[in-house]
Amino acid sequence: MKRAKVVETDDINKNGEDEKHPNFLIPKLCSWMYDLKWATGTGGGMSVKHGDFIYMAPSGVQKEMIKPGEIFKCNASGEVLENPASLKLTECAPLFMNAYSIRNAGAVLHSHSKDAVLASLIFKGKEFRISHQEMLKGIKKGSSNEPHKYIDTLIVPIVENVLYEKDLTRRMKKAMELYPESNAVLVRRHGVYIWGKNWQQAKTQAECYHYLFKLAVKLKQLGIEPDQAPAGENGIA
Ligand SMILES: CSCCC(=O)C(=O)COP(=O)(O)O
Ligand SMILES: [Zn+2]
Repeated sequence: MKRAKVVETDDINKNGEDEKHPNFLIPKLCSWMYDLKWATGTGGGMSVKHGDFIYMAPSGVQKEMIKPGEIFKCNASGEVLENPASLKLTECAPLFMNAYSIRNAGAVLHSHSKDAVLASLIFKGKEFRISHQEMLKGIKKGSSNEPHKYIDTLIVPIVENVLYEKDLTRRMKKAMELYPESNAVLVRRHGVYIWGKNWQQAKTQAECYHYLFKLAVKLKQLGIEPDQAPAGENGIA
C-alpha cells in the first residue's frame, strides 16, 4: 500500500501553502543558483520530482525571479500537464528527463558556472578527473548510497556542446550509460547537469562537484595534475 506523504506543519506558510512543494522549492533553488552565478543571463535551471509528477522551471526567464505560479507540472514521461502562466517549458526538459528515466533521480539541475566551463576545458578528452580530495566524500557512486573515498578518482564524462540545448539529449544519455558511477555530465564550453535521489542530495552533490571543478582548474594553473596521487608530501603522519 502506498503511504501518504506527510506534510510537516512547519512547512505550511500563513497562506496554507506547502513550502516544500516544488512550486516553492524550484524558485528558491533557482535563486540560490543565481546567487552562486550558476544561473545568470537566464541560463541554467532546476527540476524536482514530487510524487508521480515532475516539476520544471520555465525557459528564458530571470531565473532568480521565478514565481510559484510559473512552474510547469509534467507527468512521469515529461508531458506537460499544467503551464499556469502560459510560459515556454525549459529547453533543458529532455535532459532533465534523462536523469529521471535513466537514474531514477528525484531532482536535477543545470548550471552555467564558469568553474564547470573551465573544468570542461582543462581536460581535452572525454573525462574530467580528480582524486585525493576530502570533498570527494560528498558525492555518491551513481544511484548507490556508497560515497567516493578520499583516494578514489572521481570521473565526470564530458560531452561536446551543440547549437541547441535539446540536441544534447542523445549525448548526455550516451555519457550516462558509459559512466554509471557519475552523477554529473559536463557539457564543454557550456556547463554541467547534476542530479540526486532528492533535491537535497542534488544540491549537496552540486556544491561538491563545483568545489572540485574550481579546485582542479587552480591545480592545473599551479602545474599539479588534479588526478595525480600525492608524492613527496611530508606532513605529520
Ligand atoms: C544564455 S542561456 C542559453 C540557453 C541555455 O543554455 C539554457 O540553459 C537555457 O535554459 P532555459 O531553461 O532558459 O530554456
Ligand atoms: Zn544551458
